[in-house]
Amino acid sequence: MFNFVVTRGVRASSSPRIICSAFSSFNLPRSLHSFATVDAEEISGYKPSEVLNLVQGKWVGSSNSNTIVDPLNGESFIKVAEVDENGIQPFVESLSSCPKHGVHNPFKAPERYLMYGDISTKAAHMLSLPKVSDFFTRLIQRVSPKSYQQAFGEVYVTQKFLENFCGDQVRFLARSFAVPGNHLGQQSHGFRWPYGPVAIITPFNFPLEIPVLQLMGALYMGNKPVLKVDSKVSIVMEQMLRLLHTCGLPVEDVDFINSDGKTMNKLLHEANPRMTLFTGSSRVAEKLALDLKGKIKLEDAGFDWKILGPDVQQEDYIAWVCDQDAYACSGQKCSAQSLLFIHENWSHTSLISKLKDLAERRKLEDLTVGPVLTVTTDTMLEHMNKLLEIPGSKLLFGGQPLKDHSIPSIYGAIKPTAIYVPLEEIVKDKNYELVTKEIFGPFQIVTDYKSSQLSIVLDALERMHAHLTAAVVSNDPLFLQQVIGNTVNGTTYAGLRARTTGAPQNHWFGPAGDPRGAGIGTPEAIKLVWSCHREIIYDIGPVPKNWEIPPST
Ligand SMILES: N[C@@H](CCC=O)C(=O)O
Repeated sequence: MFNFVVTRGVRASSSPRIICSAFSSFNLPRSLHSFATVDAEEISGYKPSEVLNLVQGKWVGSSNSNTIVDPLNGESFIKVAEVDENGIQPFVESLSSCPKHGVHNPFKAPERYLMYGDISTKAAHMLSLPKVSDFFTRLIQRVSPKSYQQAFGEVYVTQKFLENFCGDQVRFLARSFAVPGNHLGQQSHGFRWPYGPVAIITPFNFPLEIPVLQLMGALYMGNKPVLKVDSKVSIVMEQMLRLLHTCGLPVEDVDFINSDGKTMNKLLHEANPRMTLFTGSSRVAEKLALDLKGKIKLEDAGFDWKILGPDVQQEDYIAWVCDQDAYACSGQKCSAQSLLFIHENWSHTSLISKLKDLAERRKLEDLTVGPVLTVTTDTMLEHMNKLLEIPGSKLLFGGQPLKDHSIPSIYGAIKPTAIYVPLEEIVKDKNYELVTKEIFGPFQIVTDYKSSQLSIVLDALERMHAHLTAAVVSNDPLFLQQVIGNTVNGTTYAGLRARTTGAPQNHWFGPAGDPRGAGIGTPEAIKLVWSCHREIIYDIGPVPKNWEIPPST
């Protein structure tokens, strides 16, 4: 597929490796044509690939490596050079070299805001080239199996995000304001200030979208980040960093580490980043919040819900959105629909059988259903069996392991599954925790409610501990008003076409109701997560004529 040539690559490339070069056709500097050191199609047990670390501007290996198995057949196909506790010193030094006032700020090296506008322009353009976008789409599919369209969605969102921060848009992120003071010469100015050294920890499910959007936000605002992506998928970001280097990203601006959690914890402890952004499970998020004494922002998982309101319409469309929300990417989106409340008016429709038909269309061959990377088949089936012990509950569809596959047993593989649990049972103390336990796979709970039970539904939502996405599917304004006014989820879709997943770069995406909540994507998210407020109060005089020292106060 690609035309391979051996070139020197970017300055940061320390080992001679095959560089993939086929991204010509645009009138860009020569260096923009070559960045990739792997061929997404060819990585295999026979031809394993290697992932390096980047520190102080150099790509480095490690004596320690973590072997990643192909989620579709169990072959050892990627070797990730993982830094161990003895190897963190260069990362500690690199991060510690950045002062608290950052690499740039409105009073220091402002030309870097423009540089990042240029880098974004070039990187967006690179991602728009069909060969480059196909390369990343396929690479994502290899490590985090999902359909081509779902993987391409990540690349597309990333490209559009970069387009949003071309030209002067990075400096506009650091826009300040001024307020007149009390006397001549006094004015207060509010500035967006970087944190300086920062850390970014991102999960396996969006190998490109989450790390790029957070990383660029951190850089735009003048921070120096160390980035750690789940080793299972870090090959994607390793290649993306190489692309960014060819687009002008200074090699010293970002460190990239592969390690286990314990080593990362030690690095955070010793390098003491001023802020850490964590995207991932609530369990790890809570531990990190303690370890880092609260200097953290979180985009943790959620048990995301959808309510179908009393106005029944567009059954096919709504069934399709439900199927996408619950089962695309095999349910491994932090925004995936985990609990569906259906108003009794829908009981006369064939919504459930339509949901079943759509779920049963999904197949492993095109990855519309596939391996579950953090929950085994047995765990999911055990959970299902416990739910089925609740009186009145029943299996609507799914509930069986996938057949005829070679997905290794460390990963899960089940058919898209839905379990009905009666509302009155969900809210019982003895069941609530079990029913709202998040299963990061193709698994959802379905229930129904009467108009008179809406307050019970709202109570159930109030009791949840994470509030990421939600959907209120109704065009009844009074119903929307009541549900929105009594809930808190940070990204809530409202109306006939409401969904829980698929947030593009133009939506704020993040949890609400938690002061540690982070956002991703929009200018507001970048400013909130990656900068703090600094006020400079100019008070230059003149001191009034005839001023005298007043009595002490
Ligand atoms: N855009 C993705 C979420 C990315 C996560 O931060 C979604 O909406 O599922």
